[in-house]
Amino acid sequence: MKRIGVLALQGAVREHVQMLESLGCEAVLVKQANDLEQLDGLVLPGGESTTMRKLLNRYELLEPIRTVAKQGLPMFGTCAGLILLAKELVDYESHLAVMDVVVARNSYGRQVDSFEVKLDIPEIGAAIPAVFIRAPHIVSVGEGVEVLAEHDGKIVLAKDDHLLGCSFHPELTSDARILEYFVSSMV
Ligand SMILES: NC(=O)CC[C@H](N)C(=O)O
Repeated sequence: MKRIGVLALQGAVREHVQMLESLGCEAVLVKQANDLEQLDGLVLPGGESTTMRKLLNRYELLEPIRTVAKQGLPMFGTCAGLILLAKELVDYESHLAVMDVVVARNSYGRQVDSFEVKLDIPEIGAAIPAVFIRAPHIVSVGEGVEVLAEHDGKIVLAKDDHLLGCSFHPELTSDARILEYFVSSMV
C-alpha cells in the first residue's frame, strides 16, 4: 500500500485524506519532520499560504520538506500547496521554491472569488471538475515543465518531473482522477 503524507497544518486536509483512502492509499498526517519518514509521496493541500508558511516555520518543517523534494519525493500541491512549491511568486517571497514555475496569487478577481469549471486534461481525462477558491495561476514554466491544463488562457495544472501543482481544489469534488493520476503515475 502506498503511504502518502498530507501536510496537516491548515487547509483542506481531511478531504485529501478521504480521497487518498478511497484510492487505496494509506494517508499519513504530516505535522512534524519525522512524519516525512518512509513516505511514498506528499500532498500539500489548499488553504492560505501565508498562514501555512508561518506554521511551517513554527514546526520547523520548511527545510525538511524542501530536502525531501530535492531528493525526489513526489509531491502534489493544490492551490495554496502550489504556491508553497513554486520557485518564484509574483509580489511575494517564495516558500519551498522547488518547482520551476512562477505563480501569481489571487488571480481571478473578487467578484469571482470562487467558481467551478470542467477541465479537459488530455493526459488525465475529460470534463474533470475543478473548484477555484481565491485561486492562484501559473504565469510561466521553466524548461522541461509540462503544462497539463489551462483555463481562460491561464496555466492551472503543471508537472515538473516529480512535482505536480494545480491552481484549484480537486479534493473538493467527488472526482478523484487527478489525485489518482498523481498516485498511480508519479508515486
Ligand atoms: N484555495 C486556496 O488555497 C487559496 C490560496 C490563497 N489565496 C493563498 O494565497 O494562499
